[in-house]
Amino acid sequence: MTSPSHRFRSRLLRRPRPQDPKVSTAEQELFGGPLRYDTGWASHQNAFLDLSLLTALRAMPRLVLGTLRRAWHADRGALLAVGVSEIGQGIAAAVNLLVLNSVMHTLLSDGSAAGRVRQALPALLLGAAVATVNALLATWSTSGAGRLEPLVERVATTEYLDAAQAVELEAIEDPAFRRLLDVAFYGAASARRMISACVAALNGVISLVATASILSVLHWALLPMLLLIVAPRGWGAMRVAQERYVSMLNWVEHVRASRLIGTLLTERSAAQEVRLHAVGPALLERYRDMAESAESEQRRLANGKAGTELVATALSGVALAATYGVMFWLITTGAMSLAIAGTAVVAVRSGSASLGTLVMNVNQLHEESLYVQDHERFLVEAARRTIPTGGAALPERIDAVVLDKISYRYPDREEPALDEVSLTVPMGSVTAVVGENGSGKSTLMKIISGLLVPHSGTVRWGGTPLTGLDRALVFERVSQLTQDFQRWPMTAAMNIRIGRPQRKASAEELEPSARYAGATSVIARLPGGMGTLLARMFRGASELSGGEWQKFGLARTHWRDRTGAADGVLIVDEPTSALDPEAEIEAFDRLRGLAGPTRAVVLVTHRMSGVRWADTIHVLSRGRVVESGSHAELLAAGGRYATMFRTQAAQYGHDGHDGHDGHRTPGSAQPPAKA
Ligand SMILES: Nc1ncnc2c1ncn2[C@@H]1O[C@H](COP(=O)(O)OP(=O)(O)OP(=O)(O)O)[C@@H](O)[C@H]1O
Repeated sequence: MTSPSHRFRSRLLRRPRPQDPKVSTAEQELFGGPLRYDTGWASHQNAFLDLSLLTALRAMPRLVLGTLRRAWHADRGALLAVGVSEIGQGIAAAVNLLVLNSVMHTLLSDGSAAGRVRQALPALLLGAAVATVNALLATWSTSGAGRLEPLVERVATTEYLDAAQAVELEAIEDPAFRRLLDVAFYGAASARRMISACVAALNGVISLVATASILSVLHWALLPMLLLIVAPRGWGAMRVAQERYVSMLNWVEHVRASRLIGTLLTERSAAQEVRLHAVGPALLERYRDMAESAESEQRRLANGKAGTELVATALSGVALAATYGVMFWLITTGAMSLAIAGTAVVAVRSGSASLGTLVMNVNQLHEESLYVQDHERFLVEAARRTIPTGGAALPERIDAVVLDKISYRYPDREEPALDEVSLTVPMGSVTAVVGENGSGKSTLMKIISGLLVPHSGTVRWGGTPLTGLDRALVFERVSQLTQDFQRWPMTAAMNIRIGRPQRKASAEELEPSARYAGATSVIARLPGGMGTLLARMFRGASELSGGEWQKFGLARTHWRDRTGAADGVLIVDEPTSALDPEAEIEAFDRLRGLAGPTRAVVLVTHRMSGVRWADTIHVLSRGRVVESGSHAELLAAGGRYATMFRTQAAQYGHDGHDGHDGHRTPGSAQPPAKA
């Protein structure tokens, strides 16, 4: 059954919403439809979006306490300073009203004007002293809050980044989780702003309590009137904040897409096509189109805000007029003296001003808390999807990694990427995996490395199921070089060392890995050698060609592999796609050479010449293993592998016979050379 809050939520988030502007042509053309928020992650258990006013207000203390907890951990001295000075300012406001009341009584009493002013002088001096203390307290509070704000933002950002880097790869590849990751990004800055909003709200509450208690002493009827004046403004502010928040959710993907177009227009990788294919003007036109559709949403929000504020101000004005009417009636009937009425007018004015400010601050708190709530929701969801820690340790020596009928389906796909795949990766051997595009090779590598956990079937490391093992220790045993390896915008040395970042290493220590990957000559040409920064975005940095980068990738994998002591698996997925033929032959030779008694090499490649020396070759097709065996066996079987091999060999003008008979297809490698 749907709960009322869920119905409310669906009402706010159904798509498309009636007030949504028309889908722009650009959105339709570039992205295939409207980029609007859908409930995705919001419908998860423990991760629902609820925007009803009451629920929002109910959640606020928890979120405020969360922010205060962060502030307490960050700098408790500053937090205490802020708290004490704000309470002090509230007390000062109350004392000021009492002083005013006493001055009014004195000035409106009998006697000469000069005498009355003289009599009021001590109270006036007290008022001046209180105002000075108040100003000093305000300065103290501002400096404390200024210290706290960046600290709180840092704590919240660290929590966010820490949670993001620890989740399963599956979560990162899940579009719903990615959206939550995007939305929650704003939470840290909101946590920072919540500090000043909390301070201002605390100040407002204290001075309001002071004013309200004095008003109720003056006359009981004044307090409810004060609340009536401010209630409409509170309602208006909350309504505007919620509208803005819902709009932000609805438009988050649209904003991201617009930003993406901007990035594509300026990015180096797209620069050539942008110019040659005249993509620039075409994208710019789409960018304008999307910006216009976003602007119409901003206009809608602005109109809504103006309307709401008009209604709120009118209602508040009516309540103020009624309050003055009541006071007039009380004075004419003799129920209230003129001195009390004078103080009451000032108190009502300052009370409604501070209540108005309080409402604005609570509203800001509310708005920020919505973003902080996303941050918290993300932390909860990320914790649910974090790679489990703990579990059994792996023995140092293992015989093989065994996959038993494993299946895996990507979250947004109907078809499984892998379907009941069984294979063994024995230590000391080279296992190759080949197959057409999209047959599941890369997915299989992620399963072997433990980055993805199969939905059914078992992965065993040395006989122990992966699920019972400490995954961090499994990762420790894996070295990987994939086709989309990271080009770290750091120094050349760091690009190798980052294969095992915790381990310190000098340039000399990294040298063997650079040599192994054929990167020595590349490094020699760099202006600062190993210390050269490889990131064009920074001044003075150098850039590498695709093949040169791949050599760094290989060097990094070698460094990681060389520094791992226990039995492990080396996964190489299309490691040579950017290498020239000579470098490719060398790379395959060297990779094979890495297989030793303590290493299993798993190789994925479309270069058939690179797999022929593998001990076992598995052919994947549509997520299933359709053939397995040695090169000679598979060629003799005359199946899919034989066809693939012969087709590629024919391109080089070779007869396609087994290279073991002395013929070598171009690009094929010599028997293994040990590293
Ligand atoms: N992150 C992802 N989300 C959804 N589907 C994915 C994702 N990655 C891969 N797929 C799909 O899973 C299937 C297997 O993809 P995979 O990348 O494992 O194939 P592959 O054999 O390595 O392909 P290629 O030879 O082109 O590199 C494909 O249908 C692909 O579209």
